[in-house]
Amino acid sequence: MAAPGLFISFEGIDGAGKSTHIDALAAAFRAAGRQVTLTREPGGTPLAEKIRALALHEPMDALTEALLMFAARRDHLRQVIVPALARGDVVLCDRFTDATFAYQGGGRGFDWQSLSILELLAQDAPALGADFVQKTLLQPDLTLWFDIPPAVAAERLAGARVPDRFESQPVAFFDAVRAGYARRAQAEPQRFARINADQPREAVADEVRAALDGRGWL
Ligand SMILES: Nc1ncnc2c1ncn2[C@@H]1O[C@H](COP(=O)(O)OP(=O)(O)O)[C@@H](O)[C@H]1O
Ligand SMILES: Cc1cn([C@H]2C[C@H](O)[C@@H](COP(=O)(O)OP(=O)(O)O)O2)c(=O)[nH]c1=O
Repeated sequence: MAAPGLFISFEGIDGAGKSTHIDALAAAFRAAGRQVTLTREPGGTPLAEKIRALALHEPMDALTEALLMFAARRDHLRQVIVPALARGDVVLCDRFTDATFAYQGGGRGFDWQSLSILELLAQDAPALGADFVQKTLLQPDLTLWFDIPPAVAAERLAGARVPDRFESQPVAFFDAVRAGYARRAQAEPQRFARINADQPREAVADEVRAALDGRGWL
């Protein structure tokens, strides 16, 4: 029988260094004989990638931003995440719903309760397809939260790439995003593994591996 699907998300403020570790984890799962679906939010489908381009570059208010994030997520769930989990894949997702709570909730100050309602709507079960038989919200089995002081992340990003609408925000915005992640982690401590991202790459990689080792998936 195929192994059950596994859903792992990667979170943290911009410049925390999460992208650096996703490929390594994908390689480790493939070496263990698992089929890996590597994807990201906002994005992961042709439609959601178009929404991503809008959300990252066009001016808009916090509600529009939140609605776009959930619209992209719904398409991504329907087209990619739910089918991949049904096949038994390991789904490695660069950001998921926690990012909306952290950025639109924490960073932009959008109401947390309203985001919960949008989260439910975006996962409206019957329309997600026959494979989607969850009675509760689909959440990652594990969320690796790359936590880092915003000033350190900003230093890493300086000069590394042209900043988008989020990356160009001041440190105070990322303090609020970081607090949003902390709130999510506190609410679901079993799902979250906090990784101290303010360390050399090798030390961060060791913490990522330790978070996985404890769960017996590799
Ligand atoms: N542990 C680390 N120490 C120093 N620089 C790092 C570390 N991890 C990543 N970086 C660098 O910081 C920048 C942001 O990393 P990236 O993985 O793109 O972050 P994210 O995907 O979280 O926004 C990149 O230039 C990357 O090479
Ligand atoms: C998924 C998601 C991302 N975002 C933001 C966070 C990031 O600044 C941006 C894109 O994330 P990311 O892919 O990490 O950016 P990059 O490839 O430049 O490292 O979108 C939200 O504000 N809300 C969300 O729900």
